[in-house]
Amino acid sequence: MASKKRIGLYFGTFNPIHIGHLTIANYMVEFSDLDEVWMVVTPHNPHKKKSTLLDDHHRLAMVRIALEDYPKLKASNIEFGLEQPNYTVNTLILLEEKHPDFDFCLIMGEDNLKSFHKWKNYEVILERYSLYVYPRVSQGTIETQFNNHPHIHKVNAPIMELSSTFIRKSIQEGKNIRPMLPETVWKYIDEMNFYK
Ligand SMILES: Nc1ncnc2c1ncn2[C@@H]1O[C@H](COP(=O)(O)OP(=O)(O)OP(=O)(O)O)[C@@H](O)[C@H]1O
Ligand SMILES: O=C(O)c1ccc[n+]([C@@H]2O[C@H](COP(=O)([O-])O)[C@@H](O)[C@H]2O)c1
Repeated sequence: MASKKRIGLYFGTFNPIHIGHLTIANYMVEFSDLDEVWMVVTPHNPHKKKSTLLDDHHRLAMVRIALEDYPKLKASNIEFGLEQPNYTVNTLILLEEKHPDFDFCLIMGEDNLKSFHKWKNYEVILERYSLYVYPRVSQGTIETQFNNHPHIHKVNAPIMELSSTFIRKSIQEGKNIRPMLPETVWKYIDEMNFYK
């Protein structure tokens, strides 16, 4: 029997997607055992305020155009029809139902691993899925329960310290941050006058 396709799930608000996200997604698919990475656009992260968010469909549209030239990277809107705020454990159940032929794992930065114990049913997630964790400069410490865990795999991806918050703030201040975004995403934001 052929082995199942291995999919890395990279969850995010992507408000907007930037070259930090794209670099990580591409690194994961090229330098690990993953066949594809799906960038799952989250309508409402349970730990974030929704007020500063651009409409879900615009965030998805930007992820789609950013990934156009990367056949192993896909945009997913699986969370759009789900109850909000979006708890990842619920999304995983739906993904398993819809795609029994795929083998899923999660991609996250070290910053997210530091707060992973606050996620809904994180023990269940960790029992069933591997986490591919990449380095990220951040405050706080990783809980000892996650040290040397057999389902947590450190991936030595390059560190690119920029954030969507920084990009939104800079656009609002009239700064040119064009190189920090995929070119098509920059054009989309510019034409739509977003974040001004
Ligand atoms: N520069 C970066 N390098 C690597 N990972 C990143 C980077 N920026 C964000 N991430 C990670 O990508 C995922 C989705 O990120 P998210 O959409 O929250 O972006 P963000 O830039 O952190 O957004 P915001 O500044 O609006 O909080 C998260 O796991 C986050 O830790
Ligand atoms: O399931 C949870 O309890 C949960 C709590 C916080 C965050 N998440 C997921 O983690 C993703 C990335 O988180 P963040 O904080 O880096 O935007 C976010 O898009 C959510 O899908 C999930």
